[in-house]
Amino acid sequence: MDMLAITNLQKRFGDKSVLKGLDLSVPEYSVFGFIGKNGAGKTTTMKTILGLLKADGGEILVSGEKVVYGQTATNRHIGYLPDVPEFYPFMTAPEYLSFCGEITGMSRIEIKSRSNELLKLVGLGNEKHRIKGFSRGMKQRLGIAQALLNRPKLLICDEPTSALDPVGRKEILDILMAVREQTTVLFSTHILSDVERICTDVAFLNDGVVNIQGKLSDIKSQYRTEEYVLETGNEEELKLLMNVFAGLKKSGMNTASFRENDHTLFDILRFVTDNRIRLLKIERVEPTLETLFMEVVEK
Ligand SMILES: Nc1ncnc2c1ncn2[C@@H]1O[C@H](COP(=O)(O)OP(=O)(O)OP(=O)(O)O)[C@@H](O)[C@H]1O
Repeated sequence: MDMLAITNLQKRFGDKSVLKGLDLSVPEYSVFGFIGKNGAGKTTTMKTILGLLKADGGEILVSGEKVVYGQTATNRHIGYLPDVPEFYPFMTAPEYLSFCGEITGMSRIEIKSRSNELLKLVGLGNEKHRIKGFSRGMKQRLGIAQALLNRPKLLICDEPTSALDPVGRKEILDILMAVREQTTVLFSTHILSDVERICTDVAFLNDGVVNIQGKLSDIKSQYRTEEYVLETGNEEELKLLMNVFAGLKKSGMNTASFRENDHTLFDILRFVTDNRIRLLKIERVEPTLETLFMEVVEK
């Protein structure tokens, strides 16, 4: 089942059309990377899912229930981490979670056990300081704990790693991976290496629509290039190959790449064998999300 299903979502600000018929299907228990460059409309989409912005057209279903602007019914399924989460700086992390739990009507016993569990999960189990002394990464981690307090079916995080250093980013990504057992995770980002690290599914948002979406592994194999890279024992051996195969493009001292349109793998390997060239490596080039994204954006 899709935890989130968006059909033909449209949103304008004045005469500027930001979402122009966006379709998105987020399968249950996926870690879903919602990719788009700055200003693509990621936050707009998320706020519309939360019923905080009124769409100009289209439909959003969260766990099969229709989102209605200004109503909060579907938000009981959602935990949300905004791009810049705000806290009461004078509180400690457990105090803050207790406060949030009380507002949402959780019992004291439940608040205590869930807070302990979540603070441990996000690495703040032993943190006694007030939030005002927290680093950005610690605030993001506390924000995730808060978003998970009510055991949401869908956790939505708006660019959770953008402002963090590599260590802080890794901590957040590890947490998002870990919570996958409890909830579906949708997070927006423009950091493609983060997506490659943890996502099962992705969608590219560009020019108001989602151009490509699906399982990361399917997308990668669908867009697999017919390009190979090879490495010879030394530069002379590479020269020998390049004299015969004009389509080889040198990429290093003794490395080069070629496309199957120019030369077949079989011809290259036969020449290598016939001429006793030492081949240290030959491999198919895996498309990166970066190259895919550039293709989508440049189309
Ligand atoms: N309340 C608003 N009024 C007018 N324009 C808006 C409003 N909110 C967003 N926009 C415009 O809509 C476009 C999409 O913004 P949005 O914040 O959704 O993008 P984003 O993909 O989240 O970008 P970023 O990565 O920079 O956060 C931008 O051009 C933005 O200026």
